[in-house]
Amino acid sequence: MSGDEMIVHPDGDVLAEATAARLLTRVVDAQAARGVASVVLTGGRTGIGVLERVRDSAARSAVDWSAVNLFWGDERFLPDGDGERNETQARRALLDHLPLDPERVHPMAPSDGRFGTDAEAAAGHYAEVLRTLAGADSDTAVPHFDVFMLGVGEEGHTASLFPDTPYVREEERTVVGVRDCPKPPPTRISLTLPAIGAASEVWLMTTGSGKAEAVSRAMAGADPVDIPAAGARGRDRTLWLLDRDAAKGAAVAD
Ligand SMILES: O=C(O)[C@H](O)[C@@H](O)[C@H](O)[C@H](O)COP(=O)(O)O
Repeated sequence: MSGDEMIVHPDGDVLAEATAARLLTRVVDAQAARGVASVVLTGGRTGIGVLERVRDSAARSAVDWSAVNLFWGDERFLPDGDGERNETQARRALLDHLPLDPERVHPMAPSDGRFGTDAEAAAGHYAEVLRTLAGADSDTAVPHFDVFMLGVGEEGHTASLFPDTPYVREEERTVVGVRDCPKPPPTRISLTLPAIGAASEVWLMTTGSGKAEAVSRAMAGADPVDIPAAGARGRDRTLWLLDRDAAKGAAVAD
């Protein structure tokens, strides 16, 4: 567990650019230390914007992309290639432009794949993928994540964990099928708060005044059942990456 740190950028463009630079540096550092880096991607405008800035950065060639493991923190349970899938958006924004090792890219199943429309089975399979990659000696059921990127919703959701749902209360499973989501599409797959909490660094990234209340409540230590983003904490570091509007009213809790 770690205390929160807040970094406020002037606007969303600067936030995306600076976070892309931060991500590239973190990946280079992880590769220098361990040979590989593992990053968990998020959906949402802010997260995809960061990936676009990585794509456009000259510094992207500092990374050995063949030694980067990529995961998703959540997925919109839609057919393969659907433009609303987080995977599709991430591939278009960045992944299609990189010399990645396909074996190291771990998307969640689509709704027309081997599990059909059974989101719970697809979630169970992703949990198995994570457990296998964690290895037998790991004290967690998920592999080492260097950076876990997350967006934040106006009512405080993060990944596909929405307030006052069984999914945000989940304490055992690392991945859940999520039904009846208030943000479309209604069916999703999401890592849970315990899985997020196994990451070295959690980066909560958001912009705009519509997010300010959720951000300030999360940083003030709200109950994660009410404000799920309040429960997203990294082992070593929890970083709030905000623009000025989203940071209005936020203060780092003691
Ligand atoms: O797939 C998704 O919808 C998400 O992963 C979700 O948690 C998102 O990150 C937030 O809703 C913020 O989205 P914006 O950055 O677009 O506000």
